Amino acid sequence: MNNGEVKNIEQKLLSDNYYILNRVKFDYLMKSGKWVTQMREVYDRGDGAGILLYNKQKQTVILTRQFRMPTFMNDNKDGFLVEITAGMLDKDNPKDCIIRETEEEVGYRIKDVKKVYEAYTSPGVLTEKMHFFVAEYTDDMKVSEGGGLASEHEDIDVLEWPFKKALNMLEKGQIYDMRTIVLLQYAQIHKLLD
Ligand SMILES: Nc1nc2c(ncn2[C@@H]2O[C@H](COP(=O)(O)OP(=O)(O)O[C@H]3O[C@H](CO)[C@@H](O)[C@H](O)[C@@H]3O)[C@@H](O)[C@H]2O)c(=O)[nH]1
Ligand SMILES: [Mg+2]
Repeated sequence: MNNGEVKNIEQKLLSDNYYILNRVKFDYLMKSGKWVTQMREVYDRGDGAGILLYNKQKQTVILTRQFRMPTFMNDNKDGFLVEITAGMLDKDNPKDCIIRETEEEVGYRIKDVKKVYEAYTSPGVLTEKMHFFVAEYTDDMKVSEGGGLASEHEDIDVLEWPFKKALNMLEKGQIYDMRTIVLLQYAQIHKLLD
């Protein structure tokens, strides 16, 4: 079977105002053997990296809380979201990116990180691939308050929560960020804090 073949890809730039939105027209070969013309809007804002920091001895994890306009536009009453520490790669490799973001957003200077997954975050519309990490943190790694870059108007609360509290919220369906659900479940499945 040769379904899934793609040809005649045409891109039209719809916006490069901040990131890049293209309309992509292409011919796609269906299972039935019939060629069809399809159209997708594809948003390219680069790839991302995210991390769950945990401390076995204290039985805690570090999370963030920040305002997310797209969620405010869709049902999230105050627009705030509890999330892992995360950022966009810019020109960094994923590991360097997450080490930099960790210091900027939550104020911990970490060295050893473990990559656990690589996954497309919203494959119907975003090109974004996300690199997921976990790392242990200790109090002596804290070098600043964190909070994000003032120059980018980031305004991030740093949360140090008992792992149990995070899991409890997860079980009650009160964690609304997919990346955070993924890493809390990873920590649970792999018994990172046992
Ligand atoms: N002016 C302007 N600035 C923007 C825009 N979009 C983002 N920014 C700036 O770019 C910064 C991005 O900060 P990062 O920490 O690098 O990214 P992030 O938003 O936390 O990204 C993480 O979460 C996303 C999920 O919402 C993920 O998509 C991404 O991969 C990563 O995990 C924002 O704080 C903001 O200053 C925009 O449309 N206009
Ligand atoms: Mg961020």
